[in-house]
Amino acid sequence: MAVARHTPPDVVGVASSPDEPAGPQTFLPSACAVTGMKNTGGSRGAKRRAGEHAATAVEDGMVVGLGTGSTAAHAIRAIGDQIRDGLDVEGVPTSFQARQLAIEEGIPVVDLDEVPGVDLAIDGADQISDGQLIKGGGGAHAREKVVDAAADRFLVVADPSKRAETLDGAVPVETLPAARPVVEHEIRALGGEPSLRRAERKDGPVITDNGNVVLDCEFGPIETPDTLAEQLSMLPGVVEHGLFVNLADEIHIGTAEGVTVERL
Ligand SMILES: O=C(CO)[C@H](O)[C@H](O)COP(=O)(O)O
Repeated sequence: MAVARHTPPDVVGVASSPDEPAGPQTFLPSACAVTGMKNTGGSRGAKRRAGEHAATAVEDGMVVGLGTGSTAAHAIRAIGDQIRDGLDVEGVPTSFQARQLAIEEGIPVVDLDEVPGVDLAIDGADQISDGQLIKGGGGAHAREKVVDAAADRFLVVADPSKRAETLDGAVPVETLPAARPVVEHEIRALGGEPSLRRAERKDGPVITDNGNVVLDCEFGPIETPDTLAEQLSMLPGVVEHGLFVNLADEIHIGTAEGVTVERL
């Protein structure tokens, strides 16, 4: 996946309430103490801060979408801590990995057909520009999109390296294995260059939790993600792509100073 061009987050002050009006706000380390967040350094610290801060939005009785990836894992662990402190929630995992972690953390896991809806989803991203996302670094974007889109409120958690001026990373496209040649052809016709995602510790492709393959598709700078998202969605054989357009409600970016929250 291409490296994101970094955009410094806007830092406009210290937010005191999750009900603050739209606009970027920064939760400084003093807020970490209030929320019990661990104040560790580096990218891992930034991811941890973002995940743990987003988890403070979870309330008793909620159904929570549990995202995939290292940043979302911090949120899942923080929800586990809250459950051990008496919180009563149910979690809808977005992947095998998220489900395993949720079980380890004692979070009751449920499927979408067992709950009336999803109150809140917390999930990571591979690239973020103007509230639009590329996801699917873990190949879980099909289920992630279903759960994140179903949520009343979708919180994205990330470290600053995920911010970009313009989305320009490879777009993961989950594809029916039998449809791969025609999907590759159609993606080239759209101006993309597909590359079959290969497994690291097995010969052959990555197989998703849904039994499909992933094509990582380079399009260069994506000036109109909504258009490309629509075009990809229309291709027969495409199960789901990693462009998440107009789905995020809040972006929580962990930084060295605290957590910047942008409400969209
Ligand atoms: O979309 C995803 C998985 O399909 C992840 O959320 C994304 O890859 C971010 O991962 P990380 O938080 O480990 O950087």
